[in-house]
Amino acid sequence: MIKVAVAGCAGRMGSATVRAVCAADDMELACGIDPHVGAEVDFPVFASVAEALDGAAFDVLVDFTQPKAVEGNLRAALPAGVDCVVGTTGLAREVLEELAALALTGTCLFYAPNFTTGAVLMMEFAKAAAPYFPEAEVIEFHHCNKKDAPSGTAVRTAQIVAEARGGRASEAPGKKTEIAGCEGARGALVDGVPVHSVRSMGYVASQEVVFGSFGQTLSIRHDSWDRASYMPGVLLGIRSVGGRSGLIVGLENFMAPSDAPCHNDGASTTVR
Ligand SMILES: NC(=O)C1=CN([C@@H]2O[C@H](COP(=O)(O)OP(=O)(O)OC[C@H]3O[C@@H](n4cnc5c(N)ncnc54)[C@H](OP(=O)(O)O)[C@@H]3O)[C@@H](O)[C@H]2O)C=CC1
Ligand SMILES: O=C(O)C1=N[C@H](C(=O)O)C[C@H](O)C1
Repeated sequence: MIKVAVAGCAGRMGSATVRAVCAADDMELACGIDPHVGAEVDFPVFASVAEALDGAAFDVLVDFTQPKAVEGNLRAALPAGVDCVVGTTGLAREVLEELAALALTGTCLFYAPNFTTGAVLMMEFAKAAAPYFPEAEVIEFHHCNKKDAPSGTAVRTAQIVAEARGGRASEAPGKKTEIAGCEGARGALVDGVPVHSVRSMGYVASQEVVFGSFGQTLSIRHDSWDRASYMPGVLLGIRSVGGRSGLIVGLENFMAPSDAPCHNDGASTTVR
């Protein structure tokens, strides 16, 4: 049995992870970590990772907290030899590398900006298309409670597109076309790729990558309609980190076609 602690267990993603871990027959929920959970749950909850390390035993820490909290959580867990599966977005690559260097030998820091198979494939398809189009933009759509913009998925997509273009800047009109008082209209530039962030009620998470060339556009779009979409990837991450060490970025490192969830059996977080 893999013993799992879930940081952010009272949040949208953390509570879905708690349900998925409890439903998995090879995992045991050791505890949750969240500063504001009271007696309403039937598992041990600690206010911080440091307290959890003192009060419970676990092999893997899953973190779905906030950009401001995740770094401190990892600084406590990695030197203690706890493998970490991180979905919290907003950490720069250099910070992830610095944190991975703190890990006890044989310990893994796995960060996935997106745990859905569809979003990983969207990024792969965008990578394949990028060299063939002079222009590329990313438009992401999220629920209005999201604390970071642009999304981690959008940042990663822009980086992948830029790398695949060999650093060649987009030929689309840039910031100099923005009219006075409307700065930002052409989006934020991530590695030279414009990224536009929409925040609205009604969305979970969607993203479109738009490529332009002479007389044609190519749009690659992914939609998460339910947070159940992330759970097969989160469980795959938990199962995969045990035999690995150091920093691993992206679910594509573990994904295989046989990991696809079976037909929906009506229990949205019951996977495999
Ligand atoms: N990689 C992926 O596939 C996905 C990543 N995400 C990312 O996951 C993160 C969480 O998203 P979401 O669940 O919507 O956010 P929520 O705000 O719903 O949940 C975050 C939870 O973490 C709690 N928290 C804050 N600080 C700490 C801490 N130091 N230790 C433990 N818990 C803490 C919060 O408490 P309080 O509210 O009291 O501060 C809250 O209960 C975001 O960064 C988001 O971008 C989301 C979806 C998919
Ligand atoms: O906050 C969210 O909801 C999501 N966050 C991740 C991101 O920033 O890319 C993954 C997904 O887009 C949902």
